Amino acid sequence: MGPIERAALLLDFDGTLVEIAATPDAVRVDPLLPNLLYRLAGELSGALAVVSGRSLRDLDTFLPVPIPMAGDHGATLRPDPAAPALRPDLPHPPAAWRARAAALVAHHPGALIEDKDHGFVLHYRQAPGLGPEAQALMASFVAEDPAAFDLLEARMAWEIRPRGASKGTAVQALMQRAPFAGRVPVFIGDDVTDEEGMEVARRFGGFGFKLQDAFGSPAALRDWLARAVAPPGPAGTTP
Ligand SMILES: O=P(O)(O)OC[C@H]1O[C@H](O[C@H]2O[C@H](CO)[C@@H](O)[C@H](O)[C@H]2O)[C@H](O)[C@@H](O)[C@@H]1O
Repeated sequence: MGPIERAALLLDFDGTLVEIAATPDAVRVDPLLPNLLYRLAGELSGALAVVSGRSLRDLDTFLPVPIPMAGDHGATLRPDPAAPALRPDLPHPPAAWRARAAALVAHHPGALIEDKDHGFVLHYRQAPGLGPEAQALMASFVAEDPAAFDLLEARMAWEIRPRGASKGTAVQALMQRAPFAGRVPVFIGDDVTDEEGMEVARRFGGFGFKLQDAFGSPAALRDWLARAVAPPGPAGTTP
């Protein structure tokens, strides 16, 4: 049995499979990526998942491919692409928090709020001076209910996430099910939100790789993934 038959691949999305863009909606997905992931999943007997902070709604739009996915930093999990997502009962942040964040954003052109099923993100990539104020406001929300919510730092963004779910819990849940169980998990991600996923992969005897250190760029990772799969069939065919 070769290494690929023993591995389970757990891939982050933003900054890992796709390059970081100015706004969440502006990411450009390499047109070959969905089919590449599909073929790679075949090589791994299905043991390939995207584990992302994005909602499954976003992931389905960007990656229309039937593979296991975890969204919302583990708060939604769809290990079987043909079945409905598993949504653990997690708290929702008070509407007042979102309203106060929206009020701040309204005074800073370029800043924006991204809504998630169980939280929201304050993005300041287009308004970089807002970083410290955004952090302070989002931290003040979590300080009101630290038992229920976490503050996550993403790239030029601060996110409120319900406690009880993380990329780590998503990896743990995946690794306990076929076809992932018994394989060596390899988690690849680019930012702090991926570290919990990497840590659990290591606990299962696997590896966590920081994209920047191990591959350099999303394009280099995509090239590596492409080399790991068998040559594609005739142009235009979809396995
Ligand atoms: O877990 P990931 O798949 O890496 O998602 C983490 C967050 O990524 C997205 O935000 C980041 O990417 C945007 C598009 O490149 C960029 O504009 C932003 O500055 C980054 O923070 C996404 O919008 C978030 O929901 C994810 O949690």
